[in-house]
Amino acid sequence: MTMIQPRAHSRKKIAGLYLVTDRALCGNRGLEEVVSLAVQGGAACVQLREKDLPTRPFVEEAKRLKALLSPLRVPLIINDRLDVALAAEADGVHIGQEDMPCDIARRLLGPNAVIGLSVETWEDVEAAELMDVDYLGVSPVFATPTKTDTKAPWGLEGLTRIRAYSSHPLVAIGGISRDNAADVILAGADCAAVVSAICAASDPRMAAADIQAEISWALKKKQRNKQHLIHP
Ligand SMILES: Cc1ncc(COP(=O)(O)OP(=O)(O)O)c(N)n1
Ligand SMILES: Cc1ncsc1CCOP(=O)(O)O
Ligand SMILES: [Mg+2]
Repeated sequence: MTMIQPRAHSRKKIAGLYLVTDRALCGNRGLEEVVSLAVQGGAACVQLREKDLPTRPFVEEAKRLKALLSPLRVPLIINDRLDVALAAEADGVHIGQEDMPCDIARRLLGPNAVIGLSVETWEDVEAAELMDVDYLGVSPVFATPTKTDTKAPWGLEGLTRIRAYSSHPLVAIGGISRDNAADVILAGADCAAVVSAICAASDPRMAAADIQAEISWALKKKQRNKQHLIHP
């Protein structure tokens, strides 16, 4: 008889709407207020992405966000910086292809940390198959002015091709708004990561709620389609 082994870790699951911060786009409202409004609107995960902040204020910001998000059971992921993730006791780290290798990140952060990895090429997708990561950041799905140092966008076709091959959960990122959030979920993403459509919105709570509604609708539609395939 085959015994199903319980998972040896208790990592938080990444699904739904994923906010990635951009301090400059938050403007006068400030980053913490935008994060708080986005979570009220339905963001289920937050990544602190700071490209210009020195280490000390980065750690302080991460600790403030951790204090804000922990009671709400919303995971905090730190972009790029393992040291900041450790210092702030964040839930995990998002790693790019030029960042810390995933196996070293796993060794340093431990089995319960969430580790996300960007995939920009098909070779990245294939190599990720053997890695102990919690999701792939499909980067970028659409071209975006928020990050211009990217490789060619995957498009919805690329996302679908990755879904058919990869065993990892997929987080779509790049150019996602309420207008295309359902499309990326239906094309194969489990989760949609959004920067400007929330951070630069005049009403970040409403913007998050609108995108979340699209994601929920598409996830339910996908579930119904799957059930229909099992019980036609
Ligand atoms: C969820 C998610 N996916 C992809 C990225 C991009 O990470 P990376 O390629 O390392 O680029 P930078 O964000 O560091 O500029 C991400 N941050 N989050
Ligand atoms: C961080 C990142 N990684 C790939 S695209 C991107 C930026 C996405 O920003 P936006 O949601 O404003 O298009
Ligand atoms: Mg990076």
